[in-house]
Amino acid sequence: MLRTGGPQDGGEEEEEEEEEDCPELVPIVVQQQQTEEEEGKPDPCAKIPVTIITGYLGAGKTTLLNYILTEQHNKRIAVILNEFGEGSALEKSLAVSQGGELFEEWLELRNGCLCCSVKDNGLKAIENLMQKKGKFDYILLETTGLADPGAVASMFWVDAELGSDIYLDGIVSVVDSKYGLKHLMEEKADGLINEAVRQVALADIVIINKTDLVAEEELIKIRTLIRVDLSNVLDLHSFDNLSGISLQKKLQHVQTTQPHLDKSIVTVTFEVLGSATEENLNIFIQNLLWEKIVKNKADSTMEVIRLKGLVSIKDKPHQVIVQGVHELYDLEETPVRWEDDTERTNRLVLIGRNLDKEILKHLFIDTVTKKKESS
Ligand SMILES: Nc1nc2c(ncn2[C@@H]2O[C@H](COP(=O)(O)OP(=O)(O)OP(=O)(O)O)[C@@H](O)[C@H]2O)c(=O)[nH]1
Ligand SMILES: [Zn+2]
Repeated sequence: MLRTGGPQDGGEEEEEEEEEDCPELVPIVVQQQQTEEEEGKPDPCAKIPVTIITGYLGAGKTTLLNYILTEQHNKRIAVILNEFGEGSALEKSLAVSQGGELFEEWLELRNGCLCCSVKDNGLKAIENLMQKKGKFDYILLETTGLADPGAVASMFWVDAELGSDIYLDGIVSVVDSKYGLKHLMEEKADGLINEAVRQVALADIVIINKTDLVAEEELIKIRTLIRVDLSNVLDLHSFDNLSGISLQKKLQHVQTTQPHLDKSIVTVTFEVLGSATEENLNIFIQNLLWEKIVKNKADSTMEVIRLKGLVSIKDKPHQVIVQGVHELYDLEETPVRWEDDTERTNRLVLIGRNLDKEILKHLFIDTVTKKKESS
């Protein structure tokens, strides 16, 4: 709708941004180059590096991941998605795509990447991956948008003490140019941490994404804020050499100062069989994201931060993906065909505040399915 083009377009933009913006943001480029040199020398006994890709809901983590997978043809990369439990089935099918195709769990990708998506915490998945160690030489771990990357990262230094074969190479944080400021500035209720701030504070590299959506002034604001966060919160780079000890210090500091996560953000998933007309689907989404007229039982407006869906549009042979971040959304046709009409269905995941599953599902049926029948 508001934006056309596949994940690769986004990825290319991201790389340009990284080249243009990141050197100014974080003095980490040198370390990144060292890492790349190290990786250039193949070593059968080498430990497997893990890069954590973090960033707030919808910031562009999966887009970056897909870009790396598409570009790195000479490396076999394992991908771990640390996604939300409830929406996991849908998350999985939406999460990793390559060359426009969607991949599910444990599939060998065409360029040799191995994709493992897990709904529960990463440790088990990593153990599973370890058994297949010979099959890949890099692990990318995408956290959920609400993750505390510190908690995810800490499992690597705990493991390192036990003589693990994997080590944490770094934390990359993706920030949305359009909504990042809002997320970073958000005042949380007493004692709650701001996940977006934490994600930036723990990052070794920050990628400012979606620069196409904002004017230069806005970009300057977000850059400045990120610099402030990086320098204020933790003194990160005064002892940042990616060694286990410095990371451990960072994490201890963060964990003792800010223990709570925001529980007011919930995930709702539902499925409705059949097909939608594009028009009615747009009405449903716009009432929710633009008009903000959808309320819960307590008469509070439902606030959608992230919307993802796999839907069936009437008369379209292919499955359509819905992607939304705050009020921006688009519908994108996938190359995957519906095999036959009986399997046509609409699966939606919404993440935000005051969301009520029953109300949303019924509204979807009323707006999208019923209107379709009468038209
Ligand atoms: N305009 C624009 N849109 C982008 C860019 N990068 C990503 N997007 C879009 O932003 C939306 C979210 O991207 P994802 O990569 O799925 O974000 P994510 O961080 O993995 O999302 P979650 O895992 O749900 O938190 C998608 O609709 C992308 O197409 C960009 O550079 N410009
Ligand atoms: Zn993602």
